Amino acid sequence: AISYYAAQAHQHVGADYTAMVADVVRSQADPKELLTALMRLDGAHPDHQAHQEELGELLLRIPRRIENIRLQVLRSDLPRQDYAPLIDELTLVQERIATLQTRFDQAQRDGLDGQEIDALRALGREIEAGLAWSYSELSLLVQNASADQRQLMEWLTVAVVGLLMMVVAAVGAVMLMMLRLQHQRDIMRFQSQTDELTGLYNRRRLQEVAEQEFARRQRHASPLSLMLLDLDHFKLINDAYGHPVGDAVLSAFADTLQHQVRRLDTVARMGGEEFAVLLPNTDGEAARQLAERILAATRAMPMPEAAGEHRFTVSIGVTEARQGDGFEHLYTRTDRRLYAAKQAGRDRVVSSDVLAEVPNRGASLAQANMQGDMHPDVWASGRKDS
Ligand SMILES: Nc1nc2c(ncn2[C@@H]2O[C@H](COP(=O)(O)OP(=O)(O)OP(=O)(O)O)[C@@H](O)[C@H]2O)c(=O)[nH]1
Repeated sequence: AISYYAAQAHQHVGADYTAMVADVVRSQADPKELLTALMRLDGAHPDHQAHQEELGELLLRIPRRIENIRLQVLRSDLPRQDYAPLIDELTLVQERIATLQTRFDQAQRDGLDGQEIDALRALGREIEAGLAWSYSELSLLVQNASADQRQLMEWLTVAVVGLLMMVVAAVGAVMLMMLRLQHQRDIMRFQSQTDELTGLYNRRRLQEVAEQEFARRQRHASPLSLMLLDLDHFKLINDAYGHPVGDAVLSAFADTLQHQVRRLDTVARMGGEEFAVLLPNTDGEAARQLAERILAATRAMPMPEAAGEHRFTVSIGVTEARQGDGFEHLYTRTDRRLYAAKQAGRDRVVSSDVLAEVPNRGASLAQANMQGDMHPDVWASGRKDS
């Protein structure tokens, strides 16, 4: 908008002076023509009548042009002190032309003698000199003013371009800042939803996803299952090989989980060595089968070198959401089943409230198993924190 305005202003200023200059150029021949017409006056000449008419026309035309230019000068933005002498001179010329006109009319009525013609010519020379000076001064004045205006417009253009660049730079800087803020917010959001060690979602994010899934279930009835997984005797790994090896095992288990589930399933680390998988569009039986596959994959999971030949196992509780369930109900029931799996000997899946039989699979950390196991029937009353 500023550029458009500057361009318009530029054009406008130029056009004003162009019109004035054109009028001055057109009028510059007038004083010469007037003098020539006066010099041709000769009562004895055969074309005397035509010469008189020509002079009469000039005496009508020249004052109109002078008045037009005078008004343009007065209305222009030219400095008053510069054009004041010029306006005085033009006024003087106008008075002289009026005098010439009166005397010429009088002489035409009374007859033109040589003496009167000389007087008219003398008056004509004064007019010619005054007009020639006025027009050349005016040309100079307009030229200077035009040059000043052009210079001013150039400065204005530079200023406008500079201003625009500053605005663009400021807008760019603000946008950059907003992008950086957005980026930082994305990072913070990602961090607030992600478990740092494994890169899985954390408990908070799982809860959010679960709430969305429960809301979706209200619109389109579809099965939804939850799986809670807890590594067996994980403490022994830490104790035997140190915390970093424990971390590596947790990461390896997270990878194993990710490989077993579908893209639409949500895997999260709930804390410590406890994990969860939310399974949309999955009934309890399909969830149990998946849990069995995870069980097998965990046993086959490659261990960090430092952990030697040890094999890991995991206990899993699986539950399908019932009609009217909220996430809290589903979580609590699944946690009980996980606990039951632990109590029943670990390395197993419990997918119903009737506890699964303990298979005689060789758990890797058998000795620890022996110490930690409780009888399945005591889960409801003797729950200790896992
Ligand atoms: N390396 C590592 N260890 C962790 C982390 N979070 C929790 N732990 C350890 O995990 C262990 C969990 O021990 P417990 O709750 O007794 O469970 P467990 O030894 O797996 O026994 P069961 O669950 O009963 O089979 C503790 O030693 C914690 O210090 C972690 O981020 N990294």
